[in-house]
Amino acid sequence: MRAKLSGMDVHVVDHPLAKARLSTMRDARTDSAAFRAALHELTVMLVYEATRDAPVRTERIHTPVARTEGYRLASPPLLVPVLRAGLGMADQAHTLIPDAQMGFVGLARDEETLKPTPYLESLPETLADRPVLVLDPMLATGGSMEYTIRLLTGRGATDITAICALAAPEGLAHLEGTGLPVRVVTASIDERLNDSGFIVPGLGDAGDRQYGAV
Ligand SMILES: O=P(O)(O)OC[C@H]1O[C@H](OP(=O)(O)OP(=O)(O)O)[C@H](O)[C@@H]1O
Ligand SMILES: O=c1cc[nH]c(=O)[nH]1
Ligand SMILES: [Mg+2]
Repeated sequence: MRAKLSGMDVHVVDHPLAKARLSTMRDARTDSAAFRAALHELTVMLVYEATRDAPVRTERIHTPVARTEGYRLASPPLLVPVLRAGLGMADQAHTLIPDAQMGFVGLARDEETLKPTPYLESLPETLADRPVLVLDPMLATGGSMEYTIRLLTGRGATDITAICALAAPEGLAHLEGTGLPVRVVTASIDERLNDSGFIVPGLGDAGDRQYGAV
């Protein structure tokens, strides 16, 4: 399902298999190992959909039987997991796109102010003409995603896709209001944020559920 929030494309992957993985992640009884496995599998589906319209280049290849046309991504994207929680999406995205390069951003949201505190930035110097896939399971207030996208646009990126397991309407509206060049691919737009800035119904803290509370 595609939605257009005035200037921003939002693609909700509401496939039954995606919903099943997301339900496993939402369930409070799911342990860490099963949560990570469900996020891995959901990531494959989200990246698959996010790259559906990616430009391809053709090349002549030989099968054991005949010559035919082969296809490769014309421009493999830069993958950018947002630590910690986005790390749980990095390997699966890389498996789907083995020739992608990977950059890293580390952010921790201040639980009082809900603003992101950066602690890591490892990105190529210039990103002009390179598609970028940002990997973060949670888009809540949108502050962490806005911070990440500003890092990327500061290096020249103009083709940016945010891949999130869940998005809150408030975070999508915030991102849309920034006017930044981003589209969002997610498995669900949830109901709202609660007073603590958590997505409702959500799944809790995606970093803690994968790696333990800090
Ligand atoms: O949209 P926002 O309100 O900015 O919230 C979303 C951010 O919160 C989570 O990270 P968190 O800060 O909990 O760090 P963690 O991944 O280390 O747990 C999540 O992975 C996002 O990066
Ligand atoms: O619900 C939320 C909101 C922000 N970050 C999370 O991990 N979960
Ligand atoms: Mg967290």
